[in-house]
Amino acid sequence: MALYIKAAEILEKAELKKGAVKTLVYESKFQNIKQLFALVCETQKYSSVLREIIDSTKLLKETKLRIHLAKVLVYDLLIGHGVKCGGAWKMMMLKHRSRLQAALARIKVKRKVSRNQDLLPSSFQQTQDVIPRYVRVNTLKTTLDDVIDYLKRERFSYQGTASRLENLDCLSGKTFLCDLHLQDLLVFSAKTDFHNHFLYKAGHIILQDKASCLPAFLLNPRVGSNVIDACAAPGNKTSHLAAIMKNKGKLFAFDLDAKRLSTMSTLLLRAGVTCHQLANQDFLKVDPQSSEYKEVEYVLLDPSCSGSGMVCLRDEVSEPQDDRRLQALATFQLRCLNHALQFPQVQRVVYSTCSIHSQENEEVVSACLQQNPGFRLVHLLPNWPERGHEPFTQCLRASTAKTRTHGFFVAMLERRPWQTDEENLPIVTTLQSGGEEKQDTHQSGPSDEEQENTETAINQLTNPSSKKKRKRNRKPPKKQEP
Ligand SMILES: C[S@@+](CC[C@H](N)C(=O)[O-])C[C@H]1O[C@@H](n2cnc3c(N)ncnc32)[C@H](O)[C@@H]1O
Repeated sequence: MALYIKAAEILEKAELKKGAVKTLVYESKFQNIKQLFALVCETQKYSSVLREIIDSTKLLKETKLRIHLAKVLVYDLLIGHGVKCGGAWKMMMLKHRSRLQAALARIKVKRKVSRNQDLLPSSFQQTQDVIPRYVRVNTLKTTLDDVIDYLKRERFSYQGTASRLENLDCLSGKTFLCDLHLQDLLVFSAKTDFHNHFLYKAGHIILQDKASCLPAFLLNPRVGSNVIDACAAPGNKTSHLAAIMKNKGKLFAFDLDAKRLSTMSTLLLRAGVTCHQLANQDFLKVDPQSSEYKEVEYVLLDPSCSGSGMVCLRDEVSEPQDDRRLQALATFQLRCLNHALQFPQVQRVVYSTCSIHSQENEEVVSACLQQNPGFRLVHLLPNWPERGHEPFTQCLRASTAKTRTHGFFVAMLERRPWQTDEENLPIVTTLQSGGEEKQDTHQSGPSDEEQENTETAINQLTNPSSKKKRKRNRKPPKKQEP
């Protein structure tokens, strides 16, 4: 019930231009921001159709509901997931359901369309159609082949592995593909809904946007290693990390929000994750020197961000961004990234956001590299079509237009091999310290020239008069196995 009340409040304020939906949702302090956000955005998109349905059925007069609450409830009843709250409202909506359904059907006949989404203004239709439904196979519970076989038995039609991005645009009905970049990721047409499917309910598949699968895939922690997921809830990336680690090793997951963490705990249980240790803790207060984390080699940092890459916000993106909010987020993100690099054995840190703003992306990475000369960027997925803004082309960006995903940014920092002026120590491969050796097939290290270009560009950005100068790591080298 609280969800609908909050959604109606925000919808009203947004329509009265009292603020952007995104800001209003964040300020609401509602526990499940994502759910609230999705409900408000979707209701707003269908606003004119909902008004038509409500007017033609005289729903306000019959129920004494206020218009914004009525819109939210009618949206969820007819187009969304069905009214979930119990009690009086559900009863009331069910009582009027057939009249409301008939009104919706009449509008479709009048406009000569068969699907709900065809009723949306054309700008929304385009956005909706270009992001396919991505399904990550949870290899802790099943295999890619088993999922494909299961789906084929349900008359889904498997088309093999995509070879070009455009293949994804041709998906329709029950056809599906394997993704062209990420293993264990299946791609279906945008309209495919798995929320009630057995494989989803049993935790065999995870519904996760492709861009959001990049951080764990790129971090690629060694089986048996110690890993931190710094801002983890609701845990899609945590379960992905656990799958890559084959549930071996230790996965420390932190989040400030107790409610999100409790949802996460349920989701991890469903996904069969066992190598994790959840803590309702501020990551910035986690002590890197604690003996508990002395073997941590990998950190995944996916901190709170503006969310401007989420497609549902596209109408918001055109609105001027609140610069102070972005600055506050960037300051927090940089503190988290700097903190992640303090763990004594950390070799790789993946930093990601679902923001399209360079303040939260390249600028955070740039400041961090300035402050931590012992780390450098890793050149990620050479074949990925969208790169970080110059000069941070080692990083990845994602967008609906170029990658058929939500807007996203990923950077990976790695510890530099120790070098001193005094000793000419051999460069060590950072990820082979014991345990099983792993091939990194999906990324290649940056050339020295590329690395140097970035450093020069950073120096020039922050100090235009600086000369091209390669920083040296002055810390005494730690002895490592060759
Ligand atoms: C973008 S979401 C993380 C999504 C998550 N990585 C996933 O894939 O499911 C950011 C999370 O950071 C948490 N958070 C914000 N500040 C934090 C802090 N100082 N320490 C730990 N978690 C924090 C928020 O509660 C939120 O759950």
